[in-house]
Amino acid sequence: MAAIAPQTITYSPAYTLVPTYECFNRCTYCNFRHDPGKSEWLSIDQARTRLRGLQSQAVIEILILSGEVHPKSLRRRAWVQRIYDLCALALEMGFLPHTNVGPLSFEEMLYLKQVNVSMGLMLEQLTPKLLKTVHRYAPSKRPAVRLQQLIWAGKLQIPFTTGLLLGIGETEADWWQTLSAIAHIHQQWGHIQEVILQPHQTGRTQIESRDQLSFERFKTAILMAHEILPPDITLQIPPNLVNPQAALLTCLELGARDIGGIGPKDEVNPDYPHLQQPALSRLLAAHGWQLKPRLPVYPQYDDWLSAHLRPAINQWRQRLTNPAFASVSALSSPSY
Ligand SMILES: O=c1nc2n(C[C@H](O)[C@H](O)[C@H](O)CO)c3cc(O)ccc3cc-2c(=O)[nH]1
Ligand SMILES: C[C@H]1O[C@@H](n2cnc3c(N)ncnc32)[C@H](O)[C@@H]1O
Ligand code: MET
Ligand code: SF4
Repeated sequence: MAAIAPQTITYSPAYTLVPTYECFNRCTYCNFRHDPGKSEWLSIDQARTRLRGLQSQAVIEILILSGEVHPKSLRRRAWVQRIYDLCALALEMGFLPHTNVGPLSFEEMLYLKQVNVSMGLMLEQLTPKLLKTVHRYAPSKRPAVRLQQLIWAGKLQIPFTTGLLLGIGETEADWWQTLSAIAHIHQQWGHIQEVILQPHQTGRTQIESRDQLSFERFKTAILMAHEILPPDITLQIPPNLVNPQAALLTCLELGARDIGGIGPKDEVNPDYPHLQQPALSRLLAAHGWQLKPRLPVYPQYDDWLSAHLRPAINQWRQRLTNPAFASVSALSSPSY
């Protein structure tokens, strides 16, 4: 009897740099933000030291994840410049940057496109009722502002990651609306490479606690996303937020095909450490799934990126297809 080939599940070997934790929004579920002016920005020298330590390790993506400086603040230009400089440094040191720093103007997106292989912004939920609850102090979470980002990313041909934040006071009908909007925008521009289903998790420093999404409801969300989203969008789930670990396998059976960035620290949910790649590979392999590393840009979008980004991407693609690197174990496991 012929052996059944294992199905592939992908992940991005990633490390997160945080330009600043300061944020002018106060989402009530956030465990990341600091008050404006109370947190040092990450300097280029500090970033260089950290990235140098990663060069011999299995890290491909540098996720630039940030708290936000108000669009009208006099410090906004410096903040965007710092993000640009961090991306340029990561590229120069052989990594592939992916920026997710909240809503940007069209010009800011165009500027950052030059130094990113893909970008992202969670749509979270379209329903305006959350502006009266978890987002009452978060102007960046206005649904129209976030929808506009997805449209601009399409117009600018930026390979894009978006997603839903689940369990923040929305209904299943709200999920349907949000997923349909993503599918609709993708139909027009074809730029959404992946959609994250991110269950809200309570952490230690958020200003308002709330019930966590039950696994039953999470399964419903995965099934719904699988039904609504076109097959060329990969469904991503964060493995550290799905408990117990056996539940991760159920998510894969329901259609999730990617487990996102795996690195030493989940900056958004620091209270939920990631299983590292070897343990995840073993867990999946025991149930017939093969875990494979991928780049933060999916291959169908390589042509959209400017010529100076291509050599680094081609090099990484070659490293991943080279038989010596084809198995995950051939990449040295990060010890950070
Ligand atoms: O480690 C994390 N990575 C997050 N990532 C990164 C993601 O796991 C990977 O970097 C992408 O899959 C790159 O293709 C995000 C990226 C986005 O564009 C939007 C939201 C997120 C959210 C998280 C997150 O909560 N934790
Ligand atoms: C990077 C993304 O992380 C999400 N995010 C912010 N706080 C939490 C939390 N406590 N649990 C899960 N996801 C969260 C937001 O949707 C943001 O856009
Ligand atoms: N501030 C951005 C957002 O909420 C990204 C980081 S959130 C921890 O979309
Ligand atoms: S979730 Fe993002 S926008 Fe909201 S407070 Fe936290 S850092 Fe700021």
